[in-house]
Amino acid sequence: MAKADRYSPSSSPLYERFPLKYTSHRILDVVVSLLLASLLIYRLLHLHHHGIAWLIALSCESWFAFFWLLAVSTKWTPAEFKTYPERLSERVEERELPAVDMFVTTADPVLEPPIITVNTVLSLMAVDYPVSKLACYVSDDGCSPLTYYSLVEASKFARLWVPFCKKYNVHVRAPFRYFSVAEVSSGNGESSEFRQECEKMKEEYGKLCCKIEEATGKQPSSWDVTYSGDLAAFAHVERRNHPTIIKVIWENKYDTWAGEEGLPHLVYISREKRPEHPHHYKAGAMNVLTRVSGVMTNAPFMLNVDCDMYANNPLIVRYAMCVLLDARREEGFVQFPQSFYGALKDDPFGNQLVVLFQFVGAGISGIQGAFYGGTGCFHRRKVIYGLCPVDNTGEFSEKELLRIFGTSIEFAESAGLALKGHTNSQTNTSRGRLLDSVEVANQVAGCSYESSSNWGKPNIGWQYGSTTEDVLTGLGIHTRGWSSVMCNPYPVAFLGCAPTGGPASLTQQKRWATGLLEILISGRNPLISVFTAKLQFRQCLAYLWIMIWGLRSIPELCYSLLPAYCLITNSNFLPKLQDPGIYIVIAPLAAYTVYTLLEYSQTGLSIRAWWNNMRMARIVATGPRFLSLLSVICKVLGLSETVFEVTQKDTTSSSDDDQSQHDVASRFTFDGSLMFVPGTVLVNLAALGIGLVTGFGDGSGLGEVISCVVLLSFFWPFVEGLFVGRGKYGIPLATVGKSFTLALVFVLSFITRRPKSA
Ligand SMILES: O=c1ccn([C@@H]2O[C@H](COP(=O)(O)OP(=O)(O)O[C@H]3O[C@H](CO)[C@@H](O)[C@H](O)[C@H]3O)[C@@H](O)[C@H]2O)c(=O)[nH]1
Ligand SMILES: [Mn+2]
Repeated sequence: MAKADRYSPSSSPLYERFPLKYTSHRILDVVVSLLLASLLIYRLLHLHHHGIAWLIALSCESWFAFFWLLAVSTKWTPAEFKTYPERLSERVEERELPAVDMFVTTADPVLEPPIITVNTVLSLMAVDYPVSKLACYVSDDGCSPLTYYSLVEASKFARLWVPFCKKYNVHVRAPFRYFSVAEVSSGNGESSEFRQECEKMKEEYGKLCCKIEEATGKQPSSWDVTYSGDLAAFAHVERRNHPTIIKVIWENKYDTWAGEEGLPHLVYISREKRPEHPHHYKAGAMNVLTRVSGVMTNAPFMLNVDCDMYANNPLIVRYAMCVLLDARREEGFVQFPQSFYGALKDDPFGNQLVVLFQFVGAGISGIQGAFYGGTGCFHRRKVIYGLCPVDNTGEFSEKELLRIFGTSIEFAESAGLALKGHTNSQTNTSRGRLLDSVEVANQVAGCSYESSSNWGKPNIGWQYGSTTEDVLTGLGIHTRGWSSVMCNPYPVAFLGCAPTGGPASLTQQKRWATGLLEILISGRNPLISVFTAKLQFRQCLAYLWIMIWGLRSIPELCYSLLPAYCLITNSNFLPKLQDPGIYIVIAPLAAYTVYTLLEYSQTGLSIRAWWNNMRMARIVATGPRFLSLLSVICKVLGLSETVFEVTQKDTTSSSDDDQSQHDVASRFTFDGSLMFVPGTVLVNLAALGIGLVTGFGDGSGLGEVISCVVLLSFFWPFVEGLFVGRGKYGIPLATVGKSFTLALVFVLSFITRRPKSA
C-alpha cells in the first residue's frame, strides 16, 4: 500500500470533530444578555436622578456586559474532538510512525525539586511508542549540577523502569504517582511474577529518591568536592553567567529498527547565559531546545511539557499522531488540557481550571481551535519554523535559511529539511550521531546565536515579548491561518501540580495577566491580526476575552469600592429595596449565578468548588490582575521590565489523603507582596462602611450594606488574615499599614461629600 493511501481522505478518519449541544447554556446566554441590556437601559434612564455612584456603576456594568458578550461569543458553538488510535495502528506500521522530540523545561532546583523533573522525564521515556522514534531533551535554566546528577541517576533507573512498564502495560508511568497509589496494579492482572518485579521497582525507585535527596541535602561547598569527572562542567558556574553545558546522558545506539528495545535518547541542556544578554525565560529555553534537537534528531513533531507535567496516559503520542497524520487537513498543533494531580478538594485556590478547559476549551474548539497552553502540546516543527498552511512547498535558499535561523550551516540544513517535510522518521539514523553533533549543539545554544536571526520574532520559534509566551506563540500560529485541536483522551493525558497557598497562586495569575496584557499592547494584538492576517473573527474575540483580564481589574476594583463609597458619602448606587428597580439589578446577577452553578454541576464539581472559584475570581481580579496592569504600565514607561516568576512546585501535598493535612494546605496564606494590598483595603472599607450605617434617609439603603457584607464574604480569607491569622496565615504588618493608609486617604477624600445629617 502506498503511503498516501494510509492517511487518505477516503478511508475512515483518524480523528473527528463533533459539535456539542449545550442548549441550556445557550438559553442562559441569551437570558443573561437581555437582562444585562435591560439593566444598562434602566441605569441610563435614571441617570439624572442619581449621583456619581450611579454613573460609575453604569460604566462598570457596561464593561461587564462587554466581557460577557466576548465570553458568549467564545462559547457559542462548542465542539469536541475524538481520536481513534486503534485505526492508527491498523493503518500505519510501527516502524513507519514519525519521530517525536520531547522537551522538558526546568528552571530552578529549589522551586522545582529535581525529583519532579525526574518523574516527568521517566514518564515520557516510558510512553507507548517505538523508542527509536523518541528523544527527550531537558532544558535546565537553573544550570544545576543537582538536576543533571538526578537525570543521570534517573536514566539508570529507566533501564529497569521502562521495560517493566511496557511488559506489564503499567498505566501510570511516573513512578512517584505509581507507587503512591495504594493498590498498585498493572493492566494484566496480578501474577506473582508481577508482584515480585513491582516490589523490586519500588525498592529501586526508593534508592533513586535517596540518592537525589542525599545530594540535595549536601551543602554547595561539599558539592565542590564532587565537581570532578562528569560534574566538572558545573564547577564555578553562576546561574546567570555560564557557558553552555550539553550532555548526552543516554544515546540509543541501535543502528536499525529497534522496536521496543532500549530507551529513547536523553539529552541535558543548560544554555549559555550572560548578564548582558536577555535570555527570554521559557521562550528562550524552548528555542534552544528546538535548535539543539534540530541538529541532533530533527524530528518532524515536538512535544513540550513543563517539568511538573508527567505523562499520565502512555498512549499520548499515538493520540496526537491521529490528528497530526490525518491527511484531510493539516492542523497546526495538538493541545492536551492541563489537569492536576493531588489536587486539593473543592479547588480552594480556584486554579484547577476544570470549568475553563471544559467550556472555553469546547468553545474555541468550535472556532479555530485550542489556545496553546505552554505544556502538553505537540507542534509541527515546520509550523514553529514559520511555515503558513498555503506555502506548503517550504523551499528556501540556504542564504535565506541562514538569515532567518542564524549562522549555523548545520542548523540551516536541518531547518531546510524540516520545512520541506523531509525529516528523519527515525531519530537514530546513524550510530553516535548525537555525540558527533554536540559541538554544533553548543554553538546553537549560545546566547549570542540569536542576535542576527529571527528567533523569537514574529513567526519564528517561541515568541518573545510576553511572559505568556505560550499564548503569544499560539496566537502567531493561528494568525498564519493554522487551526489547532484540543485532544481530550481518557485517562487524562498529562498531570501537573497546581500552586497552593495565596502567594504562589496569585503570582501565577499576575504573570498570566501581565503576559496577556503585553500581547494586547503589542503589534501582535489580535484585533490587528484579524484584519491583516488569517485570524478568524470569533477566534480574535476569544483571544481578546482572555487578554483583557488585566484591564478588567479596573471596573472590578471600582465596583467593589462602590458600596463602601456610598456608605461613606451616604449616597447610593443601587435602587432602594422597595423600588421595583432593584429587581432589574438583581435579575442578571441571579441568572449569572444560575449559569455558573450549572457549569460547575455539569463538570461534576461541588457547590463549594463553585464558591471557591467565585471568591478567588474576585480576589484575583482586584489583586494580582490589578498589579499586572501596573507592571505593564511601568514597562511601557520604561521604569521596569516584566519577569517570569517561576511557580513553586509542591512535593508534599501530592499524595496526602489526610484530612488535617488537606485543611492546612487549602488555607489561604499571605506574604509581603503588594498583591494583597487591594484586598485588604477593600475589606477595611467594607467593614468601615457597615460601621457607618446611620439610618437610611435619602442616602444609602440596605442594598449598599448587603453589598458590603457580600464583599466581605468574597474576601473572607483577608478578614481572617487581618484578625485571626498568625504567621503566614496573617497579613503582614507592612501590608496592613499600606492598606490602612490607602483606606484612610480614600475616606478622607470622600467624607466631605457626606451630607450633614439634620
Ligand atoms: O526562565 C524560565 C522560566 C520558566 N521556565 C519553565 O517554564 C515552565 C512553566 O513555569 P511555571 O512556573 O510552572 O509556570 P506555570 O504558571 O505553571 O506555567 C503555565 O504558564 C506559563 C506561561 O505563563 C507557560 O509557559 C506554562 O507552560 C504553563 O503551564 C516550567 O517548566 C519552568 O521550568 C524556564 O524554562 N525558564
Ligand atoms: Mn507549572
